[in-house]
Amino acid sequence: MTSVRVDGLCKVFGAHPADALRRSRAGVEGDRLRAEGATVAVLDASFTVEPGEIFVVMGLSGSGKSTLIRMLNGLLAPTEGRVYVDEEDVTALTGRALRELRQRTMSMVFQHFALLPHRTVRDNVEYGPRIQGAAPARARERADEALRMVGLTGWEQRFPQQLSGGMRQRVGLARALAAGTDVLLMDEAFSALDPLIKRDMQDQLVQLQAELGKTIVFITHDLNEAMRLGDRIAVMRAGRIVQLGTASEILRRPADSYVARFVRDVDRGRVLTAGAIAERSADPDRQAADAVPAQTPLHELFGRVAETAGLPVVDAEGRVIGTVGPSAVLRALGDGGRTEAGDG
Ligand SMILES: Nc1ncnc2c1ncn2[C@@H]1O[C@H](COP(=O)(O)OP(=O)(O)OP(=O)(O)O)[C@@H](O)[C@H]1O
Repeated sequence: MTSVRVDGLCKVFGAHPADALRRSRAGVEGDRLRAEGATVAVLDASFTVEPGEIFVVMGLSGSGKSTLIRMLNGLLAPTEGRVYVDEEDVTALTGRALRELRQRTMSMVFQHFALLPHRTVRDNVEYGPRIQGAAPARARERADEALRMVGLTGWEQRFPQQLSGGMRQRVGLARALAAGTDVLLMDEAFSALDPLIKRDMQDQLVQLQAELGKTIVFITHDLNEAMRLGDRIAVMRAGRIVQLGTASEILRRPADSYVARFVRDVDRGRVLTAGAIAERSADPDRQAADAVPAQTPLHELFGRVAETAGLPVVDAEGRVIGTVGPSAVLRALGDGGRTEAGDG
């Protein structure tokens, strides 16, 4: 199980990067720096992606997401700051050591699949194990197992152009899984897909993750996707991480009016859970015959809470952690727009 730690990461494109960083920190606007020839794409990013976590980086186009993820596996060198994979300093690696990191530790899944068009599905997926030095029979076994996991058994001999977009992205995912790396970097991996297919892929990723427990960094500009997938979400704006928290924390306490505007259209009943809004129970020993699990989304409770003064909410071990009644549900559904900074 692998963690990814980012410490004070910065990237400036263009002229006089150190000077641009200093001025950016002093509050000089990005537009002005850009006019002078420097783009501060990522500024002072620090966070740790825990082993087995889906960590989502969310932000509008140009906010710095791709630049950030490309620094994680050394595709881009930071202007300042460090990236550690477990204890290894990725920013100090070069050449062969960096290639090995990408082959053995971190795979990337791209928005436009990046499949080899003249190779079969199986050949595309075998590629990772082969360059890691696996024997042909073993590489094929790993490829076929990965294709099974993503539901593509029977499609091994097809070519990418014979598949739909959703299926191509499954091949992209299978390729990353066959490589057997602990860390997956997913850059807008589902953004090119139709909404229903996208939804299927999200569900599949969550299911696979429950089985495999990878460490996943997932980039998206879609807040609903971020909230569906992310154990935690980093919201980026103009190169900075403006908020880092769980979906529920971001929904209930947006850090500023920018984040509050983003969360306004989120379906709170599907994101917030019973556990997130449970009020501490006066009677924690109460028998929980009619209890609801903490992970239950609020929209599944509407009918039930209407009939009660309060339902007990239980954690994964069955312990009562609080109660949820009609007033708590209504408050949670209605408190959009309130911000941590009080500026919304
Ligand atoms: N190679 C480069 N040279 C100069 N500027 C760049 C380069 N790559 C990115 N930028 C700039 O850095 C900023 C952040 O870009 P980045 O691609 O990381 O954002 P993003 O959030 O991933 O956006 P998108 O979703 O559109 O890819 C943008 O202003 C972009 O124009």
